[in-house]
Parts: sequence; structure tokens; C-alpha cells
Amino acid sequence: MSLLTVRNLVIDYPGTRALDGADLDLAQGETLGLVGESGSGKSTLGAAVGRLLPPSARRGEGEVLVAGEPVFDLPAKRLRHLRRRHLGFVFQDPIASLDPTKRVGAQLRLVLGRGGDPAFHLGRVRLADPRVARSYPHQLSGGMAQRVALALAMAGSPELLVADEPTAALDSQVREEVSDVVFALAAEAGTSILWLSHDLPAVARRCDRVAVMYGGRVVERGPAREVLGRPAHPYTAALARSSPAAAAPGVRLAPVPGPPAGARRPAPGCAFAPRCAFAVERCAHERPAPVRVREQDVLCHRAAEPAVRAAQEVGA
Ligand SMILES: Nc1ncnc2c1ncn2[C@@H]1O[C@H](COP(=O)(O)OP(=O)(O)OP(=O)(O)O)[C@@H](O)[C@H]1O
Repeated sequence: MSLLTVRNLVIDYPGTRALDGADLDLAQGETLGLVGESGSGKSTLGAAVGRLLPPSARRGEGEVLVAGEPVFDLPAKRLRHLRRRHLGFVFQDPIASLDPTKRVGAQLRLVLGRGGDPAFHLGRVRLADPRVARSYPHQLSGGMAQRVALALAMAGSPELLVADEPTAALDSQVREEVSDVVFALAAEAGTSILWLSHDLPAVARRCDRVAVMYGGRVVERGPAREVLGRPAHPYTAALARSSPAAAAPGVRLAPVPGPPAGARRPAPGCAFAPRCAFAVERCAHERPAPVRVREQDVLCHRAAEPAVRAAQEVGA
């Protein structure tokens, strides 16, 4: 059974459509990367999974199911129960998710309840030094604070961990260490991961599947290596070409051409059409329905055409 299902989700902030009919599925035990340029809607989608959107956000259409439960239609008590039982969250800024007035051990004891063992949970995130439990958040490095936030998020053995760029603010070596801990702990605990990221090579390496967002929709999804190595959507191909790993030494990165999607008003057709080298007239006014290309589900009118498929190969 699908652990997470997002169907045609539309979320508006005042004056901005952040999600414009997003679709996503995540199976039990799976790791799914969610990638896309800034403003494509990743954080809004991640927050919607736990109905953790800011008060100004409005759901227009669509639904989010976690373990079959309709997150947006649950009464407050059932929603709290669902969050506790099924969901854990880690964000980019760990300090913001920790209580500055309480020592780490005390924060863990609050989550774990009586009988919980903070040292065990800190050990699971490779913080074995007993001084950590006695520290206040401001006494920790960024990487250590993020591991504490992870220990708190994983303390209730959630079925799904939503990780919103938890390593983006860390330097590269610490980033790898923290990512290792997240994926190893989730694998050990049988927890699925929704991993929001700008780091395409890391997603290709670590995640089973990937979903690529553009203009508030998931425009391509499928096995991570396949999607990022042999993209089918022209946007994914442009994104993969602009990724650091795609550049040979000394060769400048190719930026995705044109300005990013302005999400202020929903696009009548494909949101990428104004930037797309393959756009034809219908792309501007007709929304693409999903097509299957190899193992990928793609929102593009032309992705299945042989000439367009060939042109998407990275480096082509
Ligand atoms: N609290 C908010 N109020 C108003 N608009 C918002 C709010 N949060 C996000 N937005 C807008 O919604 C759209 C989607 O933003 P979101 O943060 O979900 O994208 P993102 O892909 O996570 O970006 P980033 O990678 O920069 O975090 C953007 O146009 C953004 O400006």
C-alpha cells in the first residue's frame, strides 16, 4: 500500500499559487527525493504532508493521504495522533526546531516520555558523547544540532520522515555525514523518507525514486538514477545539465534557460512552455496529461516523441 499519496493538490498563499495540481506517491520503506528550482513548491508540498502549512495557506483542491488517512479532513485529535504515529520532520535550520531553553537530554525525555533513554536515541544519530545530552542547543555545531533534531524526529519511530533540505546549511563534509546518518537510521528503522533537495547527484546516489517539481506540479517521477541520468521531461533535462555533477572540469554550468516559473497565477497549459525549446502551440494553453516514457511518468505533451526523447539525453 502507498504510505503517502498526494492527488491533484492545489495550495494558494495570498496572491501566489504554490501548488498547482501536484501528484505524488511514496511506498512503505521507500526513499523519494523531491527536487526542483527555488519556488517550485517543494517546501509547501513537504509541509502539506503533515498539514503544517502557515495559516495564510489555503487548500483549493486535491487531497493528501498518509497511511490512507485524509490529512486535510481529519479532526484535530486524529491529526495529532497521525502526526505522532506516522510522521517525523526535519528542516534546514535545526536550531529553530529545538527549544533554546532546554538541555538536549530534557528535550528528548519530553518526547520519549517516562522510561525513554535519551542516550540510546543520541547514540543512534552517532552522538555518543554524554556531554551532548547536557548541552543547550546553542552550544552545538550545526551538524550536531541537526542530528539532535533528527533524533527527536525519529524518537517516535515514524513511518515517514519528511526532510526539508536538512543539510543545505552545512558545509560539504558535515553534509555527507549528516546525510549518511539520516539514510542509515531510516533504513534501520524501516522509515520511508521524503527528501527535499537541490542536490541532484546526492538524490541520484541516495534515493530510490525522485519527483521533479516545476511551477507547483510534479512534472516527472520515476527511479532516481533513471530520471536524473536519462530525463524525459525537457525541464528535468535542463536541470540535470545545470547540476554541478554534469559539468566537466573547467566547463561552465548551463543554467536552466529563461526565468523560473512565476507561480503568481496558474499556467493555463504547461508552466515550463515559455522556457522550453520543444514547446509547440498546444503547450501554452493545454495542460499535459501524464505520459509514460520508459520507467518515468512525465507531464509533457511531447516527451514520448522519439526526436524529443533523444534530445533529452544529458549532454545532448
Ligand atoms: N508563507 C508564504 N507566504 C506567501 N508565499 C509563500 C509562502 N511560502 C512560500 N510561498 C511562495 O510559494 C511558492 C512555492 O514556495 P516553496 O517554498 O514551497 O518552494 P521551494 O521549492 O521549497 O523553494 P526553496 O527551494 O527556495 O525552498 C513560491 O512562489 C513562494 O514564494
